[in-house]
Amino acid sequence: MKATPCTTARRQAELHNRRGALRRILSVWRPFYGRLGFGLLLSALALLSSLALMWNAGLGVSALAVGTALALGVLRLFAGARIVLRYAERLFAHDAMFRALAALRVWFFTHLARGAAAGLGFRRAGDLMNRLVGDIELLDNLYLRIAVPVLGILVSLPVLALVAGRQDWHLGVLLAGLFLIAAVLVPLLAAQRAAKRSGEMRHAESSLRVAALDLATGLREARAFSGEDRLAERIIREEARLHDAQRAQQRAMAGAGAFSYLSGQMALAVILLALAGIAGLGVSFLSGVALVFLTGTVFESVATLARTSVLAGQVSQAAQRVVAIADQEKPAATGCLAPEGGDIVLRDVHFRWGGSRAAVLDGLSMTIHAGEHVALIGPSGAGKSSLAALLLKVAAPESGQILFGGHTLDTLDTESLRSRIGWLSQATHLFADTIRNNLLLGRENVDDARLWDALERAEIAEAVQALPDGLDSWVGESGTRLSGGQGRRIALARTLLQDAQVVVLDEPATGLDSATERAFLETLGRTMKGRTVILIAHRLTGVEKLDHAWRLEGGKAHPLPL
Ligand SMILES: Nc1ncnc2c1ncn2[C@@H]1O[C@H](COP(=O)(O)OP(=O)(O)OP(=O)(O)O)[C@@H](O)[C@H]1O
Repeated sequence: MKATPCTTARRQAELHNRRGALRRILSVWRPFYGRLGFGLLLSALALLSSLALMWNAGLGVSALAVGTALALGVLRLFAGARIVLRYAERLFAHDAMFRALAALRVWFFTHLARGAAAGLGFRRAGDLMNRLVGDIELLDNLYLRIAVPVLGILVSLPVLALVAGRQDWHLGVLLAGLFLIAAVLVPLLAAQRAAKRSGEMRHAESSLRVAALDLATGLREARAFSGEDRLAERIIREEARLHDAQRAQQRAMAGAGAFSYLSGQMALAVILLALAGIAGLGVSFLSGVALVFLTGTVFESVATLARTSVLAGQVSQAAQRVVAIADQEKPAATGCLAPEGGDIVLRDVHFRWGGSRAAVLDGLSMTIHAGEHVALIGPSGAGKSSLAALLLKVAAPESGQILFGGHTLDTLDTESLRSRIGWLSQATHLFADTIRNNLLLGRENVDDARLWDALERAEIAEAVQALPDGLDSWVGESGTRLSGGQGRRIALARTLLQDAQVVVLDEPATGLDSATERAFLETLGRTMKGRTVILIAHRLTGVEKLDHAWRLEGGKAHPLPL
């Protein structure tokens, strides 16, 4: 297909994005440059001693053949150096890479937590798993399976060209040319062929993970509705798609491996021709045999380069997907810290999730004064949670203004804004940890009295006291050791503990029985006095003590009489 100016521009933009993503990943690894560089140096030295060993072994064998003495000392020296350097290289390079990967995971989590505010705007857990597990693991190849082999080419090529060139420069050029074909041209062509299938493969991998996760998390429902077979079929279908894509890729790599092998054999044939004095090439017997040993070793390492090249394409795509998370968080235009509290004003706000989707907010205006307790009521899908996402800067409006304490949100530092706004999402998550750690979520210097106070306000203190380990009770994976309502109240206590001046509670009564719900809503007015409370709900119970309420409908806020 002929490249049009448009496709060329698109390819260039894609290349630019990939390079940008790789640079970003490399910048996360900056603290480890010293270790990673040292690992590369050891790898180059280990390869050099390997080549020296093979060259000298070749010389030794040919010396034996003509009945002269074998220089065992040199052989022992290079053999010993090769073992020690290989061991040291494995130790240092892998250690450096594990450290770098750990830093990358922490970096990814930090950006994920900030950018996606624990779930809002990032709904596909399977996709997230894919990025977290598959993509980050792929990035581990960047060093061990890409940088190290590329360095190998850079070391081997001049050694081969110089050593052969010293015998006969024609021989040097021929061997270097064959090496370049096997180590660069063939792997690049293989990568180009595989790249066509690579996107398909990643997509199939992601879909398979989503399908498997769906079945694992929804097994109870699947059983209850006898839907296991249908869900399992979906997994089998996705697996077959992945298998097809993998097979096509393996075929491309096997073909490339065969071509590389052929190039190596041709290089050996060229040396044999030179030894026989055919084709105008000349080499002495001693050096010719040594060159066979050296060339054999150099071309052996080339066999895996097709895989390296294919991996390079996958790694750059993985880098793009991982970095895309960090880019979800748009840094504030200024570093202006959010005020402690203040009025929240929305003026003619228009918003949609993604360009092609329907508008969620369509000219919404409302003012919530500091310290007021208000409610946003509306049917499912009206945009209540989307409004919370806008306040937390998880998403940005298309047009219109949102002000907090007189500042538009886009001028406020995101992190400081989120520390001022406590938020209880609709789908809260409890971590597989103790109740205490679930309440603290990494915060320090919070005494037990404050934890109990928050639990009290969330109407769950009594139940926690009744547990044998109290605050140190283990909640299980996703809070499975607690009932749904108990888990929800622990999450509520976590929000109340934040001591933010503004609290957004998205359906706080989900999972609570009606008596507990009423008790919570009644005490909310008292315990949150002086703070702004935005209550998001489908309906009002009548016990809430509110200053204002709005009904969200048609993308606008309509005041409700209280
Ligand atoms: N993270 C998201 N990504 C894409 N679309 C979203 C996202 N969150 C919400 N939407 C879409 O925006 C619209 C409004 O959803 P939102 O969750 O804000 O409604 P809601 O009023 O809170 O509904 P409910 O009462 O059911 O929670 C829906 O059409 C929904 O599909």
